[in-house]
Amino acid sequence: MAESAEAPKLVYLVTGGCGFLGEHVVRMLLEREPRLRELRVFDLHLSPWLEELKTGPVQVTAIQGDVTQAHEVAAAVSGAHVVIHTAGLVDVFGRASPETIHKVNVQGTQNVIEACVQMGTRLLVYTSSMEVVGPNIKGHPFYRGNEDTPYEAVHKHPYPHSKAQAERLVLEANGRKVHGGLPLVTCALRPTGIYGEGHQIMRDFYHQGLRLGGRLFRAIPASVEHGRVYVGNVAWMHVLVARELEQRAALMGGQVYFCYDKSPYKSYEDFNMEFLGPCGLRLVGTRPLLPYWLLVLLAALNALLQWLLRPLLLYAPLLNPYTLAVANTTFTVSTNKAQRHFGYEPLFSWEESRTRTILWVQGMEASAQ
Ligand SMILES: NC(=O)C1=CN([C@@H]2O[C@H](COP(=O)(O)OP(=O)(O)OC[C@H]3O[C@@H](n4cnc5c(N)ncnc54)[C@H](O)[C@@H]3O)[C@@H](O)[C@H]2O)C=CC1
Ligand SMILES: C[C@H](CCCC(C)(C)O)[C@H]1CC[C@H]2[C@@H]3[C@H](O)CC4=CC(=O)CC[C@]4(C)[C@H]3CC[C@]12C
Repeated sequence: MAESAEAPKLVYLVTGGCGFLGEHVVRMLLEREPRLRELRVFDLHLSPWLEELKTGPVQVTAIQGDVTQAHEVAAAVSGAHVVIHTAGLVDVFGRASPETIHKVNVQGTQNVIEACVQMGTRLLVYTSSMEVVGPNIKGHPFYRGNEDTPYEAVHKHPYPHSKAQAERLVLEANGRKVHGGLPLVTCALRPTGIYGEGHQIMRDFYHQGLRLGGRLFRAIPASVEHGRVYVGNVAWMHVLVARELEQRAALMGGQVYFCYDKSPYKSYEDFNMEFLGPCGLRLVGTRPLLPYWLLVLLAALNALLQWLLRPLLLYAPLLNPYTLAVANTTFTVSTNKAQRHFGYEPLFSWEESRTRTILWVQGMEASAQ
């Protein structure tokens, strides 16, 4: 019998469902998962747009909660068939303390795993990150690598460190017996730099460009390639993984998958110009305007200022030693593992991803006028 002809019966829980990626996962599930009966959206901060989703045929349940609180997570997981755990503290700018990052990303993930075990939920999809692999602190390039490419992953920064620890917990939990005796099936998705509608850093660059008279200044050589993937395709991968995980548990359980699509390989700045260019911004310079040693110095100065000012105010600029190292190290993926294991093909072509993102930036432009 065709799947769509069956009465919808599944309950999904999306943690971090009001975040940049989470919102796309939530909307994608509602559009493309016909077996969905109830969708629970769990987040520290609930967004107003959730209200409009409540009028559709699927029951959308908004749950304000904190992944660091085990009892709140357990209550949200109770009765769910699938958990998509995207909630996380994404901070490479020193806004939060290392302890807080650990608590949300590692302890929060442990709470999700324990809740699945306790409540008998069998399917868990975790949003990991390319950052669990690299770039490493030695600046080694990862050029068109795949899930099996050897790479010396060395984590000093709290964010990638926490993502790597959390990913390990999720993968190690694969096969654990959940309440009722059946095995838990888990896997982890590793997006590269996500872009698309709602991307905060793109927003920041756009406004910075406007403040600078329609210009941005090249800081990173155009030859440094940075992996990027469209948010709609990352969301689609989550939906597909969640759908296929039970049937293909032996193949997919305990596996990691990079998130990829047909977005071109470019430097971080050149890639952003694909969207900011049509919105009137210009990237000045074919080569970096400042020598690299000066950027390193400025990044170190920012780190020092952040530390000195911490008792008084939060100083968290985009440039710091870590972000500079990431932006200045080639990290791109080339893989078809998701296609081989669960039939993933990008839902959005590069042209469509680009157009959608441009329209979103132009929308910001219009609303600012
Ligand atoms: N943005 C990117 O380029 C990439 C993001 N990721 C991962 O994707 C996931 C989603 O990231 P984004 O959507 O970019 O970030 P985001 O900050 O937009 O979304 C994260 C969501 O988690 C929620 N959250 C944070 N702490 C929470 C807590 N204690 N309890 C409950 N909810 C909490 C936030 O309120 C937010 O809605 C994260 O796990 C991140 O590590 C992975 C690779 C790249
Ligand atoms: C902010 C950086 C670009 C500014 C560079 C400067 C100051 C020289 O102009 C961003 C460059 C690369 C980004 C990171 C990358 O896309 C990988 C990521 C994965 C995640 O899981 C979270 C986000 C991020 C760490 C992302 C953060 C911003 C950059 C460092």
